Amino acid sequence: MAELVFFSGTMDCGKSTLALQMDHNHAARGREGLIFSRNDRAGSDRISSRLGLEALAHEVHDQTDLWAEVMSARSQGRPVDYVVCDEAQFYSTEHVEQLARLVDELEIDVFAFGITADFRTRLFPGSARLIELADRVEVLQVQSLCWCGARATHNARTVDGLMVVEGEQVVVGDTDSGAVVGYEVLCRRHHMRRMTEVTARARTTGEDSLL
Ligand SMILES: Nc1ncnc2c1ncn2[C@@H]1O[C@H](COP(=O)(O)OP(=O)(O)O)[C@@H](O)[C@H]1O
Ligand SMILES: Cc1cn([C@H]2C[C@H](O)[C@@H](COP(=O)(O)O)O2)c(=O)[nH]c1=O
Repeated sequence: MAELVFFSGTMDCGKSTLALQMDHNHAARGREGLIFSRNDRAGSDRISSRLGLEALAHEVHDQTDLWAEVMSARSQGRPVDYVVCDEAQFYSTEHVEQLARLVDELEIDVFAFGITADFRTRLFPGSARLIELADRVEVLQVQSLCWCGARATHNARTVDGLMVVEGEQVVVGDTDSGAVVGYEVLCRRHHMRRMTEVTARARTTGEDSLL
């Protein structure tokens, strides 16, 4: 029986790596898949992992109809046994409903990967709909860690290392890019206290005045 599975976790916990591994393993057994992504950090039409793996993907746009994409591939003689969807937090609720329909009406396995919540701890629309509709939600086994060593459960947006709580929900970025605006994964305790690595270091070195 086909399934809609949502593999979820914080940023930097290995979701894109797993997406590429799942595609590889299914393809190695002769199954045919389609790969989709949206707003990957490395650019359009691809899935990239921090381990260096990268693959071509169909870019999802607001107007993309995932049901129609699969029907179109099939009408061109290309079987589709499974679909991999990365950065699924950025998909719309309609996209997720199209994915559920692929599972239920065409018996296609759908493996979706994404973060659940934004920098304000609010669910992304795509992730919320996936949690509502998925047959299974899987939390990745590899844990990303807060600077304190505890399991990271939340994503913080940072400007010059300091956590911010205002801004657009979608700002494509990385956890370790050196860019002014970036992201840091934190445990809930430190997310609630807005305590990033930079903030914590300043506190221990008595440089609180910098904060
Ligand atoms: N140099 C490295 N050596 C070993 N593992 C690494 C290295 N760089 C990144 N990783 C692994 O890759 C993970 C991030 O993978 P990625 O698929 O890009 O994450 P996500 O898609 O969840 O943001 C990290 O949690 C870490 O386990
Ligand atoms: C928390 C948060 C993240 N994003 C963006 C930043 C990245 O481009 C992706 C997550 O990618 P990853 O492969 O899981 O690291 O999401 C955002 O736009 N808004 C946010 O609040």
